[in-house]
Amino acid sequence: MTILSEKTPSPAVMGVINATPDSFSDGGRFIDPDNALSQARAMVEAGVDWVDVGGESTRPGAKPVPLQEELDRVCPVIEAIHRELDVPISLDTSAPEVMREGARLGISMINDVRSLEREGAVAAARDTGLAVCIMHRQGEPETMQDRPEYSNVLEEVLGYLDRRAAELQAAGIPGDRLLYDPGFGFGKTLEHNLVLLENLEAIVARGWPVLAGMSRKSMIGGVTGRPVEERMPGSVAAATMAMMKGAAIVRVHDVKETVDAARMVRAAREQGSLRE
Ligand SMILES: Nc1nc2ncc(COP(=O)(O)OP(=O)(O)O)nc2c(=O)[nH]1
Repeated sequence: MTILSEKTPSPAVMGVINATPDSFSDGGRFIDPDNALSQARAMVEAGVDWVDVGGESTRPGAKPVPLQEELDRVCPVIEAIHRELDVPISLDTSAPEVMREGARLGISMINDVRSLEREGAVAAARDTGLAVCIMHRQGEPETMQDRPEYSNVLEEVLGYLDRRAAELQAAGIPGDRLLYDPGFGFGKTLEHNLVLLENLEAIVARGWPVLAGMSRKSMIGGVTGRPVEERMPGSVAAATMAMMKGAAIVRVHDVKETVDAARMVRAAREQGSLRE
């Protein structure tokens, strides 16, 4: 995976910059580009490897954002970060026009929770030449948590990702630009999320770099009983589990703490490899 090998270590830490008024854990804090830049700068100083900029909340119950509003939210933030900081930017969007504009502004990855399923998104992603993270979800944010059901959640998530990867390669997106994401919290119960976390090695074994985003989500609250503002320890623990199970990137809000966890995982892995 060129973009990951060239620009970032593995496992890498991706800091979340939600340029939205309504994201579930930090909505409104970074919709102002100056605040978003300050947050990105603090993340870089804390050792982050990526920043993920998004202009549309995809939390359960979220409504889609009009195109121009999404552009107005993310473009100034991408421009500022690209101008002021030396950190690869991924763009969290499903809109082809936003993908194209983000590529023009200097992003390094498209992070699409809808796996390029919107009209024009495959062509846009292909034309940008960028890495693309595809993600499993069941339903749309507005209703995905109403009653998620699977006969076998791991097999169904793997089946979707494998099918989508094959479709995208057939559409001209080279396989070495793809990343897999099981989509924690996207149409999953707590039990479904825990099965996917415990069996993350099976997703890593498919051969694509795996991105895992569990930070502050309801699965953390469901296990720990903590409210969203107290979920940092549980989030770092979940990210550490994912990294130890082979995740290439963990997508988090609490960067400093997760960077320390990533450094521990990398150090032990490097030392351990010396022993053999
Ligand atoms: N690849 C990927 N992208 C994602 N984007 C948003 C969220 C939702 O979390 P957050 O951005 O913190 O909240 P909101 O969607 O409310 O902005 N989760 C993922 C994820 O798990 N994987």
